[in-house]
Amino acid sequence: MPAALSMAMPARRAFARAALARRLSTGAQPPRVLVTGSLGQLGSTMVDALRARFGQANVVASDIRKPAPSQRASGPFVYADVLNRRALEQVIVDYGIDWVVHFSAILSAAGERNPALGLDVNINGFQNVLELARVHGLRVLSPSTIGAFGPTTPKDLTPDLTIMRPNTIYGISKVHMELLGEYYCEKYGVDFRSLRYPGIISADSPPGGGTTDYAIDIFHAALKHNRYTCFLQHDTRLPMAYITDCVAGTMQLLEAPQDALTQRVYNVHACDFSPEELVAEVRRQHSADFAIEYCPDFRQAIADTWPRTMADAPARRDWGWNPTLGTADIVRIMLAKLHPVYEQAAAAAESSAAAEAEAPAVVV
Ligand SMILES: NC(=O)C1=CN([C@@H]2O[C@H](COP(=O)(O)OP(=O)(O)OC[C@H]3O[C@@H](n4cnc5c(N)ncnc54)[C@H](O)[C@@H]3O)[C@@H](O)[C@H]2O)C=CC1
Ligand SMILES: CC(=O)[C@H](N)C(=O)O
Repeated sequence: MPAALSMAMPARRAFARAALARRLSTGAQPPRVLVTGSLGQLGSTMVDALRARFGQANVVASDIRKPAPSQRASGPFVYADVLNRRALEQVIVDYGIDWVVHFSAILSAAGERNPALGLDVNINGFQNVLELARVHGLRVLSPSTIGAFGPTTPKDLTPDLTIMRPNTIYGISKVHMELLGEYYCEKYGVDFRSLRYPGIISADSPPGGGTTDYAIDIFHAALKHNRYTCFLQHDTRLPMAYITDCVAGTMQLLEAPQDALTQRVYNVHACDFSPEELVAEVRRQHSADFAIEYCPDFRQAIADTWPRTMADAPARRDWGWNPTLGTADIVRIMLAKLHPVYEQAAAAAESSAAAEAEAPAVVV
C-alpha cells in the first residue's frame, strides 16, 4: 500500500490542508477555477466560497444568463454555453483554468418537462467539459444527486454501490455522468470527482426546477401567506442539506489529495425529513396556525423513486464530510434570513399604497 494510503484519515486531511496552505502561503499559484452554471441555486454561493479561498480573480463565473450587477462586481463573469465546446475551450485557455466546477444542469422536474433539453445539457454539456479536461489536464468536480437512484434501489441507508436504474431523464443523465467520469479517470487519468447531493436548501437564490424545491418554497409561502400547497405527499421522506454544509463538503472534496480518494463518486447525507415533519417545525418556530394542503403532482412519482436516507461512511472517512445542520437548524436559519426580506417588502408595499391613496385624483 502506498505510504499516503496507509496514513490515518485525520492525519491525511490535516496533511492536505497543510499542503494547500503551504502552496497558498509560499507564493505558489492557487488554482484557477471555472464555475459553469454559476447563476443557479448553488452556483453563486459556490463562487463566493471559491473566491474567498482562492482569490476573486482566480474564480471565473459563467452561465448563459445575465448576472445581476452585484454578481458581476464580485469577480470575472463570462457567457459560456456548455453545449459549445469551442467557446468553452476558449474560456479555459484564455483564463488558464486548472479546475472546473461544473454546475450547469437541468434538474429533475425541469428535465421531465423538457427531456430533450435535459439530455442535451446534462449529457452533451458534461461530455464537453470532460473532453476539455482530458485535453487540458483539468480537475473536474461535477455533482451527482440522490436522483441517480431509482425505484429498485434500496431506500434506507442507500449505499454508494447499489442498484442504479433511475427512470427520469435527470437520473439517467447523472448515472451517465458518474460512469463516464470514472471511465475518463481510469482511461485518461482525468481527475474527476463527484458527490451525490441530497435536496439543497438555501435562502439566497431560488431553486432551479427540482423535486425537492418544496422544502424552499414552503418558507416563502409561510412568510408571505401563512399557508402552502405542497406538491408532494405529507409522508414523502427525502434526504436534504443546508447550502453551507453542501458548499463546505464540495470544497473539501475539491481540495482533497488524489490519494485520499478511494472512489470517484460519494454519497453525502446530512438530514432527512418529510413535508409533514417540516410543517411541524415551521409551526413550532414560526406560526402555530400555518396551514398546509397536500396536492401531489407529477413530482410525487419522481420522489417515490429516491432514497429516504443515504449511507455516507466513505465520504466521511476519505475527505472529511461532516455536515452540522439538521432539520430544526435549517428551519431556524431559513426563517431568520427570509423574515427581514418579507418585512421590508410588506413595508414598501404599505408605503406605496399610502402614497397612492394620498395622491390627488387626476381628472381627465
Ligand atoms: N439544488 C439541488 O438541490 C441539487 C443540485 N444538484 C446538482 O448541483 C448542480 C447545480 O444545481 P443548481 O444550482 O440547483 O441548478 P440550477 O438549475 O439552479 O442552475 C443550473 C444553471 O445551469 C445553467 N445552464 C443551463 N443550461 C446551460 C448551458 N447550456 N450552458 C451553461 N449553463 C447552463 C442555468 O442557466 C442555471 O443557472 C447541478 O449539477 C445539479 O444537478 C444535485 C442535487 C441537488
Ligand atoms: C435532489 C436534486 O437533484 C434536485 N434538488 C432535484 O430535486 O431535482
